[in-house]
Amino acid sequence: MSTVDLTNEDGINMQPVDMDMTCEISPVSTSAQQAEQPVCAEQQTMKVYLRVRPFSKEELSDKEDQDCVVIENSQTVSLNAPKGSATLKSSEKGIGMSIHKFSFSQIFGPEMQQSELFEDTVKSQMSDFLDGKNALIFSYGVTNAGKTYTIQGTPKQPGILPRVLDATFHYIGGRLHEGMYLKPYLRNDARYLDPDQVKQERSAKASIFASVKDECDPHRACVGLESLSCSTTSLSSSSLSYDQTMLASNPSGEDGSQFALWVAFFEIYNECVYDLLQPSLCSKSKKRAALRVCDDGAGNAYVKDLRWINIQTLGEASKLLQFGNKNRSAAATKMNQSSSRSHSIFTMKLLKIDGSSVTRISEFSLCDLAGSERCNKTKTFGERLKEAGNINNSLLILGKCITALRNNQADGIKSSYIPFRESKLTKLFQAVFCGKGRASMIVNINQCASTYDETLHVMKFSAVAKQVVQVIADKPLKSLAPCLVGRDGKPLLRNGVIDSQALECYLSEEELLDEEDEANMSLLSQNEHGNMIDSLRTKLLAERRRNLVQEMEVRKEMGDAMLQQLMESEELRTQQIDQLKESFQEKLENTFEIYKDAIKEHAYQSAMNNLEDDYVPLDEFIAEQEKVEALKRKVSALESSTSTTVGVCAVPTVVQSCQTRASKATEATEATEDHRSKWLYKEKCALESICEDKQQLILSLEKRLKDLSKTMQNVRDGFLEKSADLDVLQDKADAQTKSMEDILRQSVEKDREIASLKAELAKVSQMPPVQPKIKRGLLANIREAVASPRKSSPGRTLRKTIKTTQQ
Ligand SMILES: Nc1ncnc2c1ncn2[C@@H]1O[C@H](COP(=O)(O)OP(=O)(O)OP(=O)(O)O)[C@@H](O)[C@H]1O
Repeated sequence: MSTVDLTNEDGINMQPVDMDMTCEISPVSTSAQQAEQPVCAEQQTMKVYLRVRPFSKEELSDKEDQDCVVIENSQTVSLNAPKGSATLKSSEKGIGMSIHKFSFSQIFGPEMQQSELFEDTVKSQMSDFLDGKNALIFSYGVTNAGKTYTIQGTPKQPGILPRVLDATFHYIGGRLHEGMYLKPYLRNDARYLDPDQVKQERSAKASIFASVKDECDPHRACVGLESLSCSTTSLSSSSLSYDQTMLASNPSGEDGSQFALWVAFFEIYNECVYDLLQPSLCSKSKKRAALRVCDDGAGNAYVKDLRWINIQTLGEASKLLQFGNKNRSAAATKMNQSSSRSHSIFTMKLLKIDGSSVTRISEFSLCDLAGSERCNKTKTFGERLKEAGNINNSLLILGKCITALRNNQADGIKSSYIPFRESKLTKLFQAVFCGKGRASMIVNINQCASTYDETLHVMKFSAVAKQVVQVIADKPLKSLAPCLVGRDGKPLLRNGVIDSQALECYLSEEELLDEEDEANMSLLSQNEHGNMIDSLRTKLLAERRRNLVQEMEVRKEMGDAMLQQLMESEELRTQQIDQLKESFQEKLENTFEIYKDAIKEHAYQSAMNNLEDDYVPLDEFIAEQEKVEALKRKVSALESSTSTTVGVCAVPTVVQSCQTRASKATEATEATEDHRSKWLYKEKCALESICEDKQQLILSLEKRLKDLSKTMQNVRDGFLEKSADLDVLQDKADAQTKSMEDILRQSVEKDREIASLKAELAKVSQMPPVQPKIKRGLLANIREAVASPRKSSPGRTLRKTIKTTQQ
């Protein structure tokens, strides 16, 4: 069994990101960099939880492999590739492994209850939210893995969302701010509503509630709040159990502040944002309007014109959720899609109110992501392809952002571009990822063998997410909001609107009226002067105040517009760079292809040249063979002569007496013989190597001969086949000739018959004329025809026949 090292595991299809535009998140790998963090900043890796859905009845009765997912302990799970999965096939080819191990912050098995999941996952984020910080939870996984079940739950098993709402109302207790005049504004601000606007808010809310049925719909399964809306229309009768200790940090009524809860519910489908709390959505004819994602001027993205509804009870929250879900499925049906193809986001904003001003805003978003399955090219086309592309794109961008965040933190020096702005989803949650809140992910998987490959992909994605370190600034979000400051450095904007008190101080009379204004007053009488001066002073003050307010507004607008422009140009630059990258990539690929072709061509040419070099014509080969034979003969002759010579030397000299006298001569002879034998040996070796070469040549030529004879055989077979065909054709021709001869013979016979007929006719014509008979017979007709050939057609026919035959 092999174990996956998560630090190297990077199965996600992510491209490298290399632009020099960094997000505010700080690297955490060096102590020096850590020292640069704000003193109260908190660091921790992103929490990634795994939830394994139980098998459904149908899945249990299936004969599929049911051991793909093995939970080893509360933090480790292993995935075993089942038969037929692409992963197993690849591992059998030696690519990748068939068993993968992953670790998570915590793993929740199939038997785990919703309440336990809430306690162990959301608790810390819940207290963050109640404490004025932002929180984001997103559920990620393939379709049918249990994402919606985890977020919303069922009437009997409420999910995280109803539990968060319930806990929030429990925390607020009796401190609910009932006036609706303080409303969330932009991303992090709030604004005052005038009485008319409050009225509008109330009627909008009432119209939504009027369209939601009061009774619970038993057929709708996935809204955990529905049971609460029936049973808990007041806060005191909450049926959800949760750990009360999370609320202990702010005991009820401690500082006299109140709370208002506003919620929004929207979805992102095909890279368009749609409000799920818009009543118009329910009508079939109207096309729903897409909302824009804008920047609030401080780099925080928000959905422009998104409907925020103030809720005062859990029952109201339930109705909104029901309304939004209905809208979502109605829109999905209308567009012939499945709601699981869109990302749905439920956001709560908790406003802490002291007196009549908002002192703190915190946000809790629960994001039910679209099914993460990659598009199957064989089945996906047209609108579905675009849809799959957009889902994949936003999830891919989410993956890219997470990887870039991880890489930046791991690298510590090089900060790479984090493409938050490339999708609506990441653009909206950029602030949370960059430290203005805490994000966590619940990965949902099922244990089905049929979706194993996709599940593995999901696990790899989460392995990367788990390594992201979040640096969370321990400051309320308000401090990060844009602000105009006065000369004393105090902000002039409060919750997005100009603060009248600060403005009073800023526009002091002394500052506004200078000496020039005083100078002209000496020309008038004292009383008149006094009155005029007072009225003028009041007018002037009012005018200058108005002007300054206007100036500040213009400055703010200009600042926002410039920032917007800067961001747009940055986006454009990113797009251009991407395009350039793509075109360079394409060029590079083309050049590579050209080189590949050239190398192939060269290899082919070299092979052909070698073939030509090695080619030996047959007559040359035979001549070479003869030469080899001759050389062999020569070698054997030389060998025999050498042995004779050596033999002669070995024989003792018969005449011993001549030994002394001949010793010198013998020595000389021996030296000569030695030299000769050496020469002969060398020659022999050379000849042997030549022989060997020739032998090789012979072998190759024999092989070639064999090939040739095979080809000859083939040619002969072909020839035989052809000659057989020829024989058949010959037979046919013979038959035709024979038939022609028969025709000729017949025509000769006919000629002869005609000649004899002619002779007979001649005889007949010389005979005396016969008296014509009343009744004319055949003979009379013939005679007439012979006598006047022009009139008689048989005669003409006869001549014609003769002519044709002769031809
Ligand atoms: N932990 C669980 N315990 C019991 N039933 C579950 C669990 N998780 C999911 N289910 C059931 O499995 C089915 C599919 O779940 P759900 O609709 O939540 O999947 P999903 O991932 O949201 O799918 P989609 O992406 O299509 O919306 C539902 O019937 C749900 O009730």
